[in-house]
Amino acid sequence: MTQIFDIDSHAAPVREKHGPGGRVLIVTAVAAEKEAVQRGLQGGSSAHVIAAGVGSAASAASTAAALAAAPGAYRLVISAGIGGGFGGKADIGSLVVADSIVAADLGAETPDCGFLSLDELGFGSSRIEVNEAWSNRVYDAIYSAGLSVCTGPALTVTTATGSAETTAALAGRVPGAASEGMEGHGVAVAASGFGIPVVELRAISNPVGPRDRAAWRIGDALAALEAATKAIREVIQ
Ligand SMILES: O=C(O)c1cccc(C(=O)CC[C@H]2O[C@@H](n3cnc4c(=O)[nH]cnc43)[C@H](O)[C@@H]2O)c1
Repeated sequence: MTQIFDIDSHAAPVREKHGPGGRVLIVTAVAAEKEAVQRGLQGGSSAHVIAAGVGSAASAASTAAALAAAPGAYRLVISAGIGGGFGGKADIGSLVVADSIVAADLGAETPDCGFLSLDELGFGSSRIEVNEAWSNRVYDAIYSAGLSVCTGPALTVTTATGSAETTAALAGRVPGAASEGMEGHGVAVAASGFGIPVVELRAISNPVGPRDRAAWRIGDALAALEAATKAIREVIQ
């Protein structure tokens, strides 16, 4: 069976070395994102980086496993990766620091009222607030480094958007939506379960909209992710 989680690297945190709750856990989806983050951190951080797999379920399971393997070792979790950017908010190669993390397609479809979120169904909330102090620190460091960055809701979806209709529906559902990814909410649910603050950082590889695989700029997004990680190295030390 293919192993998608970074189980081996979960053993890395050492509480005695870094003090209780002293480290930052950075959760990416795939190896290319993990490597970009590691290049950004080079030579200056005790942060622990894992590639948790694509999607909310894989990222939640892997984040929870990493946190459970080192009780008290982490003070912050960052969900980081490439993502789609909403028009007028986040261009390709720019960065989004989430001000909230929203499971934007978690709910029920109805024939008369359209989409109903978890909140509307009475099952809790689809929105997780990020830690404001940490988000501000991360945003300020990226901005100060001269990188293009904005803040707004980061959407987590199960199916990557591929049409104008879905883009409009999501933008209507979540005013100010800035980015779309597939992991943030899973990482945030796991971190919240352990009482650890969470931040989401997305480097934009493509516009959210009608599918156009040729328009994807994964290299530019990975370069932006590396540069942003370098910029926040000191604040997450
Ligand atoms: O081939 C496609 O059309 C296609 C469309 C959207 C996403 C994919 C992926 O394989 C993405 C998986 C990976 O990348 C993140 N990501 C990047 N851009 C987006 C997006 O616009 N919407 C959702 N996720 C996106 C995502 O977090 C996954 O980790 C292929």
